[in-house]
Amino acid sequence: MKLKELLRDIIVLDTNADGDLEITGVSYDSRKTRPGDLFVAMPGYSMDGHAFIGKAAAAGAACVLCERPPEEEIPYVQVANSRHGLALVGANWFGRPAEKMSVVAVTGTNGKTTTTYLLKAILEQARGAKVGLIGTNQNMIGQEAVPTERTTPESFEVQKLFRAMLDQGCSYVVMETSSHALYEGRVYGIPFSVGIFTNLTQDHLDFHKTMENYCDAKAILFRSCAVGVYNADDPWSNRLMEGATCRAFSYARDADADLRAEHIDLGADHISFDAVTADERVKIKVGIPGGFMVYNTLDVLGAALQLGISLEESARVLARVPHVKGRVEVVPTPGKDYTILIDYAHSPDGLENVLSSVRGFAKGRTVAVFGCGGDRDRTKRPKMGRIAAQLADFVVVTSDNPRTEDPMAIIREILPGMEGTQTPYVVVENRIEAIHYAMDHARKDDVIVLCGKGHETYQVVGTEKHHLDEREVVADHLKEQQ
Ligand SMILES: CC(=O)N[C@H]1[C@@H](OP(=O)(O)OP(=O)(O)OC[C@H]2O[C@@H](n3ccc(=O)[nH]c3=O)[C@H](O)[C@@H]2O)O[C@H](CO)[C@@H](O)[C@@H]1O[C@H](C)C(=O)N[C@@H](C)C(=O)N[C@H](CCC(=O)O)C(=O)O
Ligand SMILES: Nc1ncnc2c1ncn2[C@@H]1O[C@H](COP(=O)(O)OP(=O)(O)OP(=O)(O)O)[C@@H](O)[C@H]1O
Ligand SMILES: N[C@H](CCC[C@H](N)C(=O)O)C(=O)O
Ligand SMILES: [Mg+2]
Repeated sequence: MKLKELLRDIIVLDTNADGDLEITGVSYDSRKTRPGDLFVAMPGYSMDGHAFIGKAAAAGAACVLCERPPEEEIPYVQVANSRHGLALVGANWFGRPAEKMSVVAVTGTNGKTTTTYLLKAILEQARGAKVGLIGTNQNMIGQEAVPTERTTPESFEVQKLFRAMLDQGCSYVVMETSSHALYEGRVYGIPFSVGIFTNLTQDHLDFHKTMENYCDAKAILFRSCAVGVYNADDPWSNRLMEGATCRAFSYARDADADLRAEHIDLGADHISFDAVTADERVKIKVGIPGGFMVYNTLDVLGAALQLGISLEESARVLARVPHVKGRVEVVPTPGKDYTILIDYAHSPDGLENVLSSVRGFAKGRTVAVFGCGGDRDRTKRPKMGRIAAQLADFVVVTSDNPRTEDPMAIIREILPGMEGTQTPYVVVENRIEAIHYAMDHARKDDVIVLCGKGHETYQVVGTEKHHLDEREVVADHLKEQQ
């Protein structure tokens, strides 16, 4: 592709490059640069891509997109923000696939993954459409799963996925847009048809530092979508929607809103409520438990309405929708008189929501098995300890993904939150042993919640990923107990 075509819609501050220069690839990591590439130099958190322009040139890069003119002799294009540049270059390289599909983005601290799966099911079944999905558990092109490392990939990878989705017949994409991705411009320039905001509670303060910054990162979405579907019960919504340029559509269970939930019923294996707009009232039932599921259903109904799908049509699909892997997932425990759930609650709010929901329906004790991830927001640790102790009847404190931290050091930061409560607890550092412990000490009607790892089938210790699938841990231990 000619350089000038690759640069379509990019504001160039300075350049010495010939627009007719033929570019045969794009890279943003000098270790992966190939001859003929446009190398995009991006300032990072630990390094600066500009320092690798020499390496990229030596690898054969034909041109550099950068924020400062390079010292090396190489054609360059200077822009104000190379991450934004990479996003637009990616769109141009892949033929602007997002413009030919309807792309829905979901942001918020909790509920993104759940929301995307529910909305995908509605678009497939009510519209008969093929739908792409990008998110934490996996990416999907229709029913085909494509493994992923992160919630929202780098912009170039997002555009590559869009291209594959379009080529394979997708007309819709539902994607999680993490605050990191919005802040770093991984979704810059995407013309979203709908933006969804689930909620904002503490997480990722290691990255954003303050809740205000975290909120402002999420607010970026509402300057790049046609309509914003937002949670009017969330106290951060005012700030979030302040600078919004999109049309706004609100949902709520408490506040006044365009779409409201009334007559809510929370069961052990379902939620149900009346979805109410100015024009109609429709009974909704979803076979996934948890008070927060009311919100995850409302935002999906709101987005579907904005895409022209009626409440009745959505209700029909939601009535049969399967659970989402690792989100309030029931693990089979045949022959046992207790229940085990796997859930991805890994933030204070997520933990509070899942434990209080379980408390609402558990006939016996609510038992929490949880830890906190290493190399992540440390301030959430004592908060999660406090929530576990307040809402569970018994707590097994263990490890999540310790990453490069000492697992016991993480646990020592959780425990102060549990002080002063009467709730009994044990510390079992090894997560597999912690699950065994909970199973060995289970009583009739207990509900044991394995929190934090959800769909993950690994544990990150140091920089290594070890296989750890909690479903297998439970099944193996049931066999050992026989
Ligand atoms: C904190 C963060 O978002 N970091 C992202 C950032 O990395 P960075 O700025 O530290 O990169 P760096 O190592 O300083 O390098 C700067 C540049 O030099 C380049 N380089 C570097 C070395 C070299 O030899 N040659 C070279 O060209 C790098 O390719 C990069 O372009 O830019 C990288 C390139 O795009 C990303 O891969 C990286 O995501 C890392 C892997 C990450 O862990 N991100 C997490 C925190 C994340 O994004 N999580 C969200 C949250 C999910 C949720 O909601 O819970 C997600 O969306 O997954
Ligand atoms: N609307 C909600 N409000 C609060 N908590 C929720 C909500 N939906 C789900 N949760 C809890 O948060 C956990 C994570 O849910 P989900 O994976 O859908 O969120 P996410 O936003 O995709 O998370 P991540 O940022 O890690 O990708 C669930 O396992 C559940 O415990
Ligand atoms: N996207 C989140 C997931 C956390 C999952 C939990 N298992 C952990 O490792 O802390 C993060 O990277 O912070
Ligand atoms: Mg997610």
